[in-house]
Amino acid sequence: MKKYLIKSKKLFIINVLFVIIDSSLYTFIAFLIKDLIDTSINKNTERFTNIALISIFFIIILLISSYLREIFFAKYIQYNMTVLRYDIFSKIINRNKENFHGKNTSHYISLINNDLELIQRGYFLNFLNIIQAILSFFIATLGLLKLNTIIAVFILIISTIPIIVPYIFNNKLSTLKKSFSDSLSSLMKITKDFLLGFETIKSFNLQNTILCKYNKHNSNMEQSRYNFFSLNAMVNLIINLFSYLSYFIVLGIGTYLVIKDKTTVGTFVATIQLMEFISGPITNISYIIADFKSMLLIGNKIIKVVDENTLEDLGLKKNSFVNSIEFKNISFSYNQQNLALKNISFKIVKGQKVAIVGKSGCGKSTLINLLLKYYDNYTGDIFIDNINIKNINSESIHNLISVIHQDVFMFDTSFKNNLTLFKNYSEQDINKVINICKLYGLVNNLQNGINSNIGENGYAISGGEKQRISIARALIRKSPILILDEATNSLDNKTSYLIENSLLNISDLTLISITHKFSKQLLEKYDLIIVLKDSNIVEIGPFNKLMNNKNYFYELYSLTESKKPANINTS
Ligand SMILES: Nc1ncnc2c1ncn2[C@@H]1O[C@H](COP(=O)(O)OP(=O)(O)OP(=O)(O)O)[C@@H](O)[C@H]1O
Repeated sequence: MKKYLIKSKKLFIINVLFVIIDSSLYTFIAFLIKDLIDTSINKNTERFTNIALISIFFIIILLISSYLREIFFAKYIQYNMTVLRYDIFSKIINRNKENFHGKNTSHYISLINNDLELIQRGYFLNFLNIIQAILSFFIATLGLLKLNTIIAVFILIISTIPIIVPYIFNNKLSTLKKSFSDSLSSLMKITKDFLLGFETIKSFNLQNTILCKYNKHNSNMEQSRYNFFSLNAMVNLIINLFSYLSYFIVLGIGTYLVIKDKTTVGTFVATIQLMEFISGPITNISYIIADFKSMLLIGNKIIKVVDENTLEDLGLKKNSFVNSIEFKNISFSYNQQNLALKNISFKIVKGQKVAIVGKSGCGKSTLINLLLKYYDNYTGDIFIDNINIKNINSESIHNLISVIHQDVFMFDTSFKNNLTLFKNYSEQDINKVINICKLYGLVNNLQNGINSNIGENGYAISGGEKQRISIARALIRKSPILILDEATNSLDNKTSYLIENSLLNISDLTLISITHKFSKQLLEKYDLIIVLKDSNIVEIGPFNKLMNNKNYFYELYSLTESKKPANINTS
């Protein structure tokens, strides 16, 4: 976390310079006040006027310098927060699937919003305030020593007492702040879940149950916030007590010295003025250190994410697919207990069209997850063009392979952005995929055509339309390998047939399709059908061969056929 404090050395140095200028001017003005009072007591009008004019000049300079100091404080915070927030988000977005899902998304949202907000004030601003307090303290001490050594020594001894307070409460404050941050994160988690589950809550009439759960989390969070603030109030009380005590002691000593003619009234007033710049910073430092230290656990939480090693970026770049995809003796388990894949081997040659079939839970999507490098703790090897995918970087894999999952996500933006995924494509390319995916009807119905907003997760469009957009967004990338993971299950049979058929006719496209739909017309067009049962490949081959085998595939096919209402009219 420390590296972010001086991320921009230039801004840091400018801030320190302004703090030095500011503190020196404040100290110098205390000396002018001393002269003003002493000359007025001595009734020296001419000298009084001169000093008053010089004071006005320096006060104007001080105002300008204070203004600039605040501007550069703000600039420093703006810069550091921008860099830190970007770094956190970039680490999160570059996590692999397993790591990413290790935490609920609301944890990340809470980290980026709530925790960073605490860090902004409690870490960056406090860091600058500590520097300011230390420098003001030293410059004012020098001034004070020059004015009156006896008072200076007293002030220094008395003012340093409050500094021990934060050390006494440090651990407790830090734990309470972390518990506040954690409870906020868990409140965000259930808020997100309940809002996403709105439809389910309504249809199962769960409002009261949900409100009860929400209330529990809400009260917990507010209670932990209260716990932190109440201890903080106690710390502040003790610090203030010491500050007032030291102020009155110095007042007494100063008055005694003036009565005994050991110092002038001007010096006494200037001393009190400078004391503000000694006990003020020390009191501030006490507050700030308490606050700064209470941020450490939250800082650690953030730094864990920022310093995380993303192994994703390792491996060589691969820009083309020329030969084959091969799985060799792959076995894999998500949880070290049940095998999701058992000793899987097969080869797909460039341009081939391959269907993967099998009952729910037999491991079809897992095959794809491994090919996409979402997990790498499997035994066996996966090759693309005879290169082990563990040696190819993930970015290349995701450029070579476009995948359309069964759960489609739509961004809350225009139809066009959802199709192009914010990249630039020609109008011709966009129209071509709109055509293949039978989306022209939808585009014509949208108020602003392709520039119409389709709402949060595509609220304004149907499930089938979302699936067609997701196919279009994969096609427009022109990746040499396309994977359909039950990508047409929300489409009616005719549309589904027409789209899949168009894809089967793209000769240089390597198509891998996980499907539950057993359409004879389509399955016959696949070069290979891989049949999975209980995490194993039980059959592999073209449609006719598998049908002639009259084994497991034949059983699955016959079962689905018997449930079909009628043949698809493809004309
Ligand atoms: N992230 C995960 N963590 C733990 N187990 C998982 C995970 N994802 C899948 N599984 C389990 O692995 C097995 C294979 O799942 P997979 O998603 O590959 O099945 P599938 O054949 O694609 O099923 P479906 O046709 O229903 O989508 C299942 O038993 C499933 O419960």
